[in-house]
Amino acid sequence: MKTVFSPLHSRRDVKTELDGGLLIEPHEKPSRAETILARVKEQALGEILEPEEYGLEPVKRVHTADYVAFLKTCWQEWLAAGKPGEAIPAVWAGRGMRHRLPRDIDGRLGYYSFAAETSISDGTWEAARASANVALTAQKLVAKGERAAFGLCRPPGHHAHADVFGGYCFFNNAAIVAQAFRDQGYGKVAVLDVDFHHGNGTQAIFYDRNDVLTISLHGDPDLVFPHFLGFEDETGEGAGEGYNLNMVYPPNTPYSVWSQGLENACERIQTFKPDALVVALGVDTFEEDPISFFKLISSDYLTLGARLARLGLPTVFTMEGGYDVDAIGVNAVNVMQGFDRTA
Ligand SMILES: NCCCNCCCCCS
Ligand SMILES: [Mg+2]
Ligand SMILES: [Zn+2]
Repeated sequence: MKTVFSPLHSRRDVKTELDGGLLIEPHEKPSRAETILARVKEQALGEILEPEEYGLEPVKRVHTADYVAFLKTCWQEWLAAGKPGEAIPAVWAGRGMRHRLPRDIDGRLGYYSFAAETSISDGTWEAARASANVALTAQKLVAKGERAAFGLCRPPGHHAHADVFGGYCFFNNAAIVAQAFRDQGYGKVAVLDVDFHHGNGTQAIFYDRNDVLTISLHGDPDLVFPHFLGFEDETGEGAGEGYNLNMVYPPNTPYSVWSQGLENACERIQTFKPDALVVALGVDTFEEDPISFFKLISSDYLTLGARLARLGLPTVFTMEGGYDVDAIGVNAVNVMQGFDRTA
């Protein structure tokens, strides 16, 4: 399987993540992508390509122009306001307040985000742009005939809504790929989110549509991020009713239980008969992940990859989460190797 990777991911190198009342070293750190890349090379998974430049048009097919413009200038605005640290949102429109865009940078950060753990600093914009280009280049490979391609995206994307960032995500790479398939004439696309966390952004972006089926397996939002979306009664709305599927699991869920949800997802995908599949691949489902609570083991990712291959669909993988950096390379590349070994 071919891999797309951009060294520009390392421009995303914030030094803070608000967690437990402290500013900690971010979980979503550059070594995550470097470790996966090293494993791709060590395993000779296939050719590694740098991304082509697709510009902002494909990004704006999913994200609003004002949100994109905000991300581009946010760090400069923050500096211009004389702020001493990294840009961290700290105020939001709570219940009874107005979702109106203020002029002040603190207000704008709150308007365009849903969580406070995702600091912004110099280089975040460039890395997010490169990550979208990585995903779009992987999509292009598949559109040109590859059975599958691995978009080694960093920063991740599945928590990003049309005009909201959070959960370490800015541009929703999986949604951008799904929309690119649609814009290239693929009539129906399925997005399967196997990250430990609910793909809230991807769900929201396609929630009223029946041309893109969105499915996510994840930790119970009653207990974990993103907390306010991802419940099983969220099945889509309007034309999209029945085209969103959430499967929620408790702490300590092993692959033997999780994979029943995977089977359910695969059956739903087969019924939908899509022309392409996007897999939002997080491996924070791993038993040792520091911020998650499932109990998958490394060999399960080989099994996962093989199962996805049996769907027989043109498939783009977008890298999402996974925070046990020692294990992320083996676990992510295991999915690709399991896929490749399955006809
Ligand atoms: N104490 C950890 C809180 C983490 N909050 C954000 C999680 C984002 C996961 C992205 S896959
Ligand atoms: Mg998920
Ligand atoms: Zn996650």
